[in-house]
Amino acid sequence: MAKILIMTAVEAEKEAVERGIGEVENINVEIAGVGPAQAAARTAFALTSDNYDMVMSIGIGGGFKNRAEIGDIMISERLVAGDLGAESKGSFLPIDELGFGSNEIVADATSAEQMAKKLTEKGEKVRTGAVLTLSTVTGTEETATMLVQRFTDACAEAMEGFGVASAAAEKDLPVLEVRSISNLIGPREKENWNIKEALATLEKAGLAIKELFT
Ligand SMILES: O=C(O)c1cccc(C(=O)CC[C@H]2O[C@@H](n3cnc4c(=O)[nH]cnc43)[C@H](O)[C@@H]2O)c1
Repeated sequence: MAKILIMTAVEAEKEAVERGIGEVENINVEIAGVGPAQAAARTAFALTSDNYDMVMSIGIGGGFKNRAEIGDIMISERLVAGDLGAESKGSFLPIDELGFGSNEIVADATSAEQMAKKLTEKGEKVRTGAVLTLSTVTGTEETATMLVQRFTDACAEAMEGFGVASAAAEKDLPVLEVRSISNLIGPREKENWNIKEALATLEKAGLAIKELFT
């Protein structure tokens, strides 16, 4: 059986995923903290404690308007560092173009397909595409519009995926990001975030993982 490390940003997400997974021996859920730097550091540390076969970044996330709705579940095709690069005369140069590596890590296609199929069978509304990792939660329509123009396949944003994936990539491990949509991206209106529904969806993602990987 594959040994899987799941990283969530906060305790509430960890508990939701664990409620779905239940008691199993081959899957560990650990706290990554908020943001890509802490997520990368904690994932790298967690990977030293066991011989893992796969890493997942799971949690709630924001959905881009007209591409996702609150309650949807996003399965990543690629994990993208959305703001890693340089501004240049009104344009954005990702680090790829600067020659310093890559701003994307491709998700494990097999597990992405399996998860999408399983969750769809369970009646969840599944979307696939790029999940952006940002250090700053988008808070204006202007930034949201700029991001969907820059990343035409982006459906969701969160703050940890690329960090988790960067640590996994150091060990050549496959990675997948799963985000349940708690809010739409744009002007910050925390009162409109449906965290309860998003955590309930994360529990279903946990159950799907248990059914697929144990
Ligand atoms: O307040 C709570 O009860 C609560 C429960 C679970 C999670 C939270 C968080 O605030 C988690 C922060 C986490 O969420 C991701 N996230 C969610 N929406 C967005 C977004 O629009 N843009 C970027 N990130 C988002 C992110 O990964 C944070 O780490 C609160």
